Amino acid sequence: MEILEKAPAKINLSLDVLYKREDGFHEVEMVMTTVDLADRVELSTLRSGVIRVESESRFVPNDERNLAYRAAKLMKEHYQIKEGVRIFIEKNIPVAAGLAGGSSDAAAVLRGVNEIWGIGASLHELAELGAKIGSDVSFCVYGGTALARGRGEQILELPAPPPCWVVLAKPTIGVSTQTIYQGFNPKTAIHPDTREMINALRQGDFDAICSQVGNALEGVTTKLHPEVNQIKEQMRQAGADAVLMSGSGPTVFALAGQDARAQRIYNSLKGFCTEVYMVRMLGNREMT
Ligand SMILES: C[C@](O)(CO)[C@H](O)COP(=O)(O)OP(=O)(O)OC[C@H]1O[C@@H](n2ccc(N)nc2=O)[C@H](O)[C@@H]1O
Ligand SMILES: Nc1ncnc2c1ncn2[C@@H]1O[C@H](COP(=O)(O)OP(=O)(O)OP(=O)(O)O)[C@@H](O)[C@H]1O
Repeated sequence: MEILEKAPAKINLSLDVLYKREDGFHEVEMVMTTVDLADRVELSTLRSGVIRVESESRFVPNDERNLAYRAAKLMKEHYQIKEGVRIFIEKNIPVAAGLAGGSSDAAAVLRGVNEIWGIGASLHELAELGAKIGSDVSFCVYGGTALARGRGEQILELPAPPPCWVVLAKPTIGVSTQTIYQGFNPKTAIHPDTREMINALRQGDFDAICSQVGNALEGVTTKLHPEVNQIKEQMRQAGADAVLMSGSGPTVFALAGQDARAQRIYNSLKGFCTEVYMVRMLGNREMT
């Protein structure tokens, strides 16, 4: 059996870090949404029982270090499945970018093998298993728009933001999520107001959403990589309604309600960054 799963990137409309926990992870409150920049994950059953990962990208490993491989292995062991799977990943999401590309591939594999191996687990069960792979995987299992709490694995569905353009620009550096969390200081960080962001979403108020975007990790990443602030400034000057770094960075996104503004932001960044994308928000789970 063969199946194709779409694995979309996420952005954090707001990301607050509350404190460092005993287990070394940080307690977070994040409002996340999926955007129409996606990897394509093809899955086909292998009778031999082997898990094989293939990708043409030179930036991702094709062995057990790939989060997609780990997702298949986890499902195989947890549900005691004899069959194997060939996973081909068409990598379109930039790697180590703050867009949860690897997590989304893993989530696509959880959904996909659930189907081709005939397991019949619920999305909730898949999201719980996904948390063992990484903090962003549970959200990626559902997609859409959600509040993520705990270390990121506690998911509460939220209404989709009003449709708008998202222009993404990634500087030519990769960022280690672990390094950024290590540099976090709750006293010096700027904390977004998560409640107000949720209210803005519930009211479907685009202007309020734009005024509430915020990321408590931004200060850590911009100190190491000042180009993140340069991109933000350029996006603002080109007319962005809101600008923010996604996740631990370094990708920056701009929100734009009007087509012409989005196009202007895209054009102004195109000569400056090699990786620039102009996409729509996916909004709710059904669209993901
Ligand atoms: C920055 C975000 O992408 C925002 O959505 C996530 O919080 C990170 O999600 P992720 O990449 O799936 O993270 P994981 O693979 O679980 O963790 C990578 C590393 O980030 C740090 N980490 C991650 C999540 C969290 N709540 N607290 C942490 O301190 C830990 O040092 C961990 O070793
Ligand atoms: N399928 C995959 N796609 C991308 N990266 C992968 C994958 N599997 C493993 N990795 C490894 O994971 C690391 C982080 O990749 P990823 O693109 O998921 O980062 P990210 O966008 O910063 O994630 P997040 O936003 O969840 O922190 C890379 O160093 C990469 O080698």
